[in-house]
Amino acid sequence: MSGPCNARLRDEDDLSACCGSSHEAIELDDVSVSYGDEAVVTDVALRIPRNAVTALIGPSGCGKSSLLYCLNRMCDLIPGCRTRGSVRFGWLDNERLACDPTILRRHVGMLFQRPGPFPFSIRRNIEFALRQHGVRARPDLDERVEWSLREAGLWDEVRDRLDRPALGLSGGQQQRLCLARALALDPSVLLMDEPCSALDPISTRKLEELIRRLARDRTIVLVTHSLPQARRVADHVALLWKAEGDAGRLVEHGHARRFFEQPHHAVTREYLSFA
Ligand SMILES: Nc1ncnc2c1ncn2[C@@H]1O[C@H](COP(=O)(O)OP(=O)(O)OP(=O)(O)O)[C@@H](O)[C@H]1O
Repeated sequence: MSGPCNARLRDEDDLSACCGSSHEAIELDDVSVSYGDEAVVTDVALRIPRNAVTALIGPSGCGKSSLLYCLNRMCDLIPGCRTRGSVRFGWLDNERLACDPTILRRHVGMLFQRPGPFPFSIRRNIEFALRQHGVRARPDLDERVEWSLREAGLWDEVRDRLDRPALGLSGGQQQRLCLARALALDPSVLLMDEPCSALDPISTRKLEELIRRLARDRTIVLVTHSLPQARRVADHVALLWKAEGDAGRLVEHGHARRFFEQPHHAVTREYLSFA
């Protein structure tokens, strides 16, 4: 989908890369993260397949979120955070993304643990990002607002209250609004950092169904503590692990069914035994 609507974003020009062997993946090459002098993730080499859900799992503190933040360079915004290695999006023009984190973050959207809508109306929450990317005409804004709310499965619940405060929505609705806000910019990658941890089981199921649907034409990287959730939604799984005194390392990754049914590493077997 090269744009959900007629209205185009200012920087929605062609960022497609020429085909190459890694065209269908995000390639992480020896990615390491540290805060000050403390290394928290070291030498992660990982291929994240395009248009699929990859779950990043592992015990608390092993560096899942830190690794996730390398994918849209949010780590650049964290004081004291330094990264090494490279992240390349096979289907995008990486040279242009490297020059402009704003364009990178438009292509690589983010959903956080706690829903964080702005204290504006539902409509303005979505328009805010659109205006920053050059969409100004009222019909264009309206079209994108409706499209993204539909994509996030929220349109029918809010179509009659678009000008009411977003903070008046339930937690699950707020999280889907944040998803709509990210989707409005038509990202090809969505990063999700434990997006269901503040939601009840019904809202969790709704969001998981959305994740599955969105992965038909988007690449989703999901950090989750829930092994049952990883089993339900992930096509691929990557396990990070941190031994005492060491930084987080990638232990094992692969297709979800193989990963859960025939884990190769003793550490993976041990971790899965806690499910
Ligand atoms: N802004 C920061 N400054 C300093 N250290 C940090 C910062 N953010 C994270 N860390 C440290 O980096 C390590 C990895 O944290 P991170 O949040 O990436 O792990 P995680 O696997 O996502 O953990 P959790 O599952 O508990 O969210 C931890 O030791 C944490 O204390």
